[in-house]
Amino acid sequence: MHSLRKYQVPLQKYMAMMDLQETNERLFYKLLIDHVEELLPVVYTPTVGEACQKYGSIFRRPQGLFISLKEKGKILEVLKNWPQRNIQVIVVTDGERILGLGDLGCQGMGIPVGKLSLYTALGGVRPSACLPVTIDVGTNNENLLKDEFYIGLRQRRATGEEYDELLHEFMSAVKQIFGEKVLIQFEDFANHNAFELLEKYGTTHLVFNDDIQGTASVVLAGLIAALKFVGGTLADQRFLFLGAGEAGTGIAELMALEISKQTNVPVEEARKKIWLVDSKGLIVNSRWESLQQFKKPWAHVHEPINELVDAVKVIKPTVLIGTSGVGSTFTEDVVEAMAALNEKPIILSLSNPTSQSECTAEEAYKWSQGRAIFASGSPFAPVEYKGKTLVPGQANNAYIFPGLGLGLIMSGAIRVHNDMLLAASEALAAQVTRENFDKGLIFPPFTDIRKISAQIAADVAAKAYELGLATRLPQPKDLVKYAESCMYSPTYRSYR
Ligand SMILES: NC(=O)C1=CN([C@@H]2O[C@H](COP(=O)(O)OP(=O)(O)OC[C@H]3O[C@@H](n4cnc5c(N)ncnc54)[C@H](OP(=O)(O)O)[C@@H]3O)[C@@H](O)[C@H]2O)C=CC1
Ligand SMILES: CC(=O)C(=O)O
Ligand SMILES: [Mg+2]
Repeated sequence: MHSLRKYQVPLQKYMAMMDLQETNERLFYKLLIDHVEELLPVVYTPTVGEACQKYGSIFRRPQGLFISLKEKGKILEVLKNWPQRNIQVIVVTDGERILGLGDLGCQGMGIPVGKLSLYTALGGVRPSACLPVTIDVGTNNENLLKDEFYIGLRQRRATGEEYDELLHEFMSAVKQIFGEKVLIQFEDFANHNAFELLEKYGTTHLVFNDDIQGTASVVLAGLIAALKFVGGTLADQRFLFLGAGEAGTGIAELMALEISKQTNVPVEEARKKIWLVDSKGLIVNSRWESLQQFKKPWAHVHEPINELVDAVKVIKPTVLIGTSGVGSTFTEDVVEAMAALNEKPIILSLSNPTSQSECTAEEAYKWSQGRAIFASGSPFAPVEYKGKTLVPGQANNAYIFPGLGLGLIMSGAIRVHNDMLLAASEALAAQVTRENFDKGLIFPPFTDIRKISAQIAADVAAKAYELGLATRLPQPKDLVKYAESCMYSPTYRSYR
């Protein structure tokens, strides 16, 4: 830590950590676990975003498996080249939507690598059981295509049948070589592929889309926790999203499911409390014909509204959620409008990395006179406001996927079910204390994350058993203890 702290530039810390992961994996995990709040922003958002942008020029060694179009027809052989056989989790991207930074082609590899290091550090999955994969089908990023250090295929993205066939070959080969219980986490695909992949493979593989489902579960947890302290129910709230893609509609749908469960109303009815704005304005029924499939459930009957601030004034949300991938879109007038409507406006700026956050913590507090309950996808430092220290939470799917993954693995689950996501949300929300909330937090500190992940894993596993989706029999009596006993710890072995 002493030598790491000497680096002033975050990217240098990132590179030092990546070198350490390569040369002394145990020490890497020991540091990451013991200094999680300090090192998460180094190996994860925001620094991993910069690392992906500059991946070609900082490249040292391949840290995961690249599978390119050129390997079409040979993916099984390529997978066999990976030195480990007992793979339990694969995080796979095609690099088309890396955080809110757009298409970074196969430089997106930083994301599967970073996510899997959190699987180990936060969720206790053995490092050797993790496989980062980047599918290289080209990139539409002109700057990368011209960049002499670009490490991927220099061609525009393959689409249609060619893309589908490559992905299908990959999915089939994974099952053939690693078995049907390997968890495949789709990460940072563009939405025009993400929803289809999830639907297509959701019934044949153990798959999970972190951006759609993990994000949904974490946000729901934050809201359940917040309401525990401010009072009221989810059904009492009105939600407005800026951004109607994977994260936005994913959260909206899980929220509607939970409201429907809590109030016994059909999910179609619950959806009416939730409104989304995309790049063309409020999603309303008059836009139906031109809407992508995943937006259609949100096309409510209403006049079109173009500006977010007008949507806030008309819809009167109690909760405003940013999932647009565009920074500085929660402007002063937007936050002021939220504060005029609500004593405690809940404002979540989920877009990553920090540069894409819809507003900063300081802006949220200043423009709401210190009244906002604020959390963001990438971390912000505490803010002094009129003599009080306000601590913004980090609303990031990193709270959920490591524990969820551990729960699926330890129960031998064969499918991911929405009820497991709801169980994970409840488990996370239950860890938020009054003391956390009084500081401004609607998520527990990351310092406790391994304990939290064990709890999430236990509740997810319990749900898997209840749903008949678990294959590890008999069911362990104490699932929390069992989860803890399954967790990797970076200790040196004694060779005495
Ligand atoms: N905190 C967390 O845990 C997570 C954060 N994220 C972050 O969320 C962001 C979005 O990700 P994702 O949902 O997958 O991306 P998508 O591309 O699927 O969705 C982005 C949405 O934002 C809309 N949008 C873009 N620009 C604007 C604008 N100027 N005004 C209004 N709407 C706009 C798009 O509109 P249109 O459809 O019209 O193009 C689209 O609906 C990223 O920055 C990502 O890092 C994602 C997952 C987890
Ligand atoms: C956190 C995350 O998954 C994202 O920003 O895409
Ligand atoms: Mg993601």
